[in-house]
Amino acid sequence: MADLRVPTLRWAEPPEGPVLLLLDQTRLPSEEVELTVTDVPGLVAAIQSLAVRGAPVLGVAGAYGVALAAARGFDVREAARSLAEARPTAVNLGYGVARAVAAYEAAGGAGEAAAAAALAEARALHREEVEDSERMAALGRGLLGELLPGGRYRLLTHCNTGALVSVGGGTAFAVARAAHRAGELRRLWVDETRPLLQGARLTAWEAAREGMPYTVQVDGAAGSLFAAGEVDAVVVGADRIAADGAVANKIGTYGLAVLARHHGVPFVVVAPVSTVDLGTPEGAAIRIEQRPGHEVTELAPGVPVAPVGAQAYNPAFDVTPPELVTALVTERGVVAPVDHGGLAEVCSRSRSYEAPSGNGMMGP
Ligand SMILES: CSC[C@H]1O[C@H](OP(=O)(O)O)[C@H](O)[C@@H]1O
Repeated sequence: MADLRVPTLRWAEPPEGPVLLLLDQTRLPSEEVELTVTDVPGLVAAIQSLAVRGAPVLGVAGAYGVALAAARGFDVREAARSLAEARPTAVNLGYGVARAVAAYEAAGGAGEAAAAAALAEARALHREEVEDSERMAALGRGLLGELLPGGRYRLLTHCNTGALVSVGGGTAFAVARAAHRAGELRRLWVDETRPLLQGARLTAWEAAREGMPYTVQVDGAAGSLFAAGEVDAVVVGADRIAADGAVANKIGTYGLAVLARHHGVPFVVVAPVSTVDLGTPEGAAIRIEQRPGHEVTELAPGVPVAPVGAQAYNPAFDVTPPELVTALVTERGVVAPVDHGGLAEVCSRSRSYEAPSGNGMMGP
């Protein structure tokens, strides 16, 4: 569990009415500013600007967004629609919204009781996220111990997958943090992750707070690190995992998977089962969020790096095929390889599932 001074996200009930408080991730690492969100348009804007970001915490934010709409008397169904559409790739957002709406409807679909039910479901999801982070960290560390006996390994990670994408410790970064705390992390290579620099700004900030041995590099330097034998494993998160095991994650992840395969390095994805979308049959069916071109052509508003009018290609995510994934670490066990039907099985396990000794590798 990571102890952020300002929590990633929290619900509060001041006299003037319920609010959602968010650590504004666009201001990190230089400022820790807490945003106060009082309505759904405000939350949608925070999600779309990546003030709050990362699949698991988007699910929790979406659920609290429904609770906020219900508590403040807004149209809950309209709120659910606008929240679920705020970012199309991260499946957890729609999942969290759907859970809160289902609780709201089951409690009558109107009035205080229904609003209380939506809030209770958001709080339940919040607690689950904290628990899931801890389980994934332990199972992921166990897997790395099996894959890389002897410990003291060098991990490469992409984007940010720590406490900032969770209300707990996070996903892939939580595994690296657990390894560090156990004295098993020799180096964490941190891809800066253009264009929004989640790695250089956020992962580096989390690693520094934790006292981890980390190094930031431009995304394009990853290949030379593999070639130099400096990477023992890649650990990344996910935004949506299709039924065939294809993984949508931050743009640049697919290239790392190809490099890892070429260099015989394990490529490990860490994500809760809530990020698995068995309703999406394959990676090609995952809708990839296309973001504004100015994020590529400008370093900051009004600070161009490309000629004015330059065209830009700016997908927020790419898709890694299942055959390039060494293992998927979930809070209910490890699936390896992901394309042998183990995905549906691990999703069917109860939350209380205890992996067998070791890390519960599914195996072929
Ligand atoms: C485990 S969720 C973190 C996941 O979310 C990031 O995307 P974004 O920063 O656009 O929300 C990235 O894909 C991370 O792997």
